[in-house]
Amino acid sequence: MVYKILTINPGSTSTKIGLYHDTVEVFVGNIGHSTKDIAKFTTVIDQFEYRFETITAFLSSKNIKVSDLSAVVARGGLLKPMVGGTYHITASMLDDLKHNRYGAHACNLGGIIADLLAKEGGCPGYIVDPAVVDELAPVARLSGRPEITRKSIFHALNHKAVAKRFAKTINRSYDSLNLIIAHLGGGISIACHTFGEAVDVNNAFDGEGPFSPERAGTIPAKQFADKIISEKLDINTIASLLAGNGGLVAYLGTNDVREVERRIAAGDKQAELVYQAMIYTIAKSIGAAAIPVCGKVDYIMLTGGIAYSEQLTAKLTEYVSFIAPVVILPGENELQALAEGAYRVLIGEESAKEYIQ
Ligand SMILES: Nc1ncnc2c1ncn2[C@@H]1O[C@H](COP(=O)(O)OP(=O)(O)O)[C@@H](O)[C@H]1O
Ligand SMILES: CCCC(=O)OP(=O)(O)O
Repeated sequence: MVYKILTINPGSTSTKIGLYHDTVEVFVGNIGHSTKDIAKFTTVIDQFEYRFETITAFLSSKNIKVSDLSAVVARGGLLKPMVGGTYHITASMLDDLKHNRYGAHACNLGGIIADLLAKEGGCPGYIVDPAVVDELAPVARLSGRPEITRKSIFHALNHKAVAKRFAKTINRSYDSLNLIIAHLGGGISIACHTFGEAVDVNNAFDGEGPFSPERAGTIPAKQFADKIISEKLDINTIASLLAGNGGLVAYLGTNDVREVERRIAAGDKQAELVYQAMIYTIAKSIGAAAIPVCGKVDYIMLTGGIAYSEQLTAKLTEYVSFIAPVVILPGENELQALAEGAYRVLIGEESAKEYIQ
């Protein structure tokens, strides 16, 4: 019997969809969402219909019937911190996702949409290695304010997937390597992995780390507090300044690195300065990620959509190759990793975990 697994990955700037037979890719689709498209919605939950229609249109175009599916699996959302693995989509998980209880990011829609399609198709729905996988070392949790504990919010699914894929190619195991992994997408997360755990990572969602196509990253806290007070900003506006309308979107009005490169090629000096500044902040975060292992880094891995840019990876390599060799694995392995996570459960190799609210 062949298992037909539908995989769904809603990112901040894209929706990726795939159909797998067991773990073999049959179709994948990557639908980009421009800043203009996303700006029509006040909240992530408001994007539900738009993203749902994107997915169902893809299914129709490929003649895929949900009734034929064996499982639907999504990149899971912002939930309570948890260990990695494949999780059943449950009522309590959906409740947390729908109410954005742990934050509002497009990947919250992943669990919600997977659940709907799974119910329609009469098959199980899962999420795998959600963005809240938490392996932080105790020292990495302190922020400098006792009432504010640092959180692990990152592209856990892709970090783990590319690390394992790369380790295999050099006949090593992921948990025997010290790696700095930089996922460079709409959001950017840079983690130090040692003994198979991401012991420190910038919170890619709540305002830590480099700036990215649509995130502000770390900004001067007091100046931001002054702005909030003087402009009497509400919480949705504050959140969108940090994620959604930060970074390249704030400076240049686009979340598309290819567009920024086109502007630079046409002589736009502001675009060039902002792009170089983003690369510089990424390089500084990579440098910081060498600290947990006292600089004993085996490889630095660059992944995510922006790692397709030769301009960016060349400049980053110039900045950080003094730390360790740089390996470039552009794009992401997330749809494949989702299919594999569901497949392990379907064949009984692993049990799906239950989400504890
Ligand atoms: N060939 C490319 N060169 C440069 N940037 C690219 C390329 N392909 C995609 N990107 C950029 O990658 C970013 C999206 O990365 P991705 O990992 O797909 O994001 P997300 O999953 O967060 O939506 C966008 O800024 C896009 O412009
Ligand atoms: C919420 C952390 C994961 C993340 O930032 O994903 P995108 O880069 O797809 O927005």
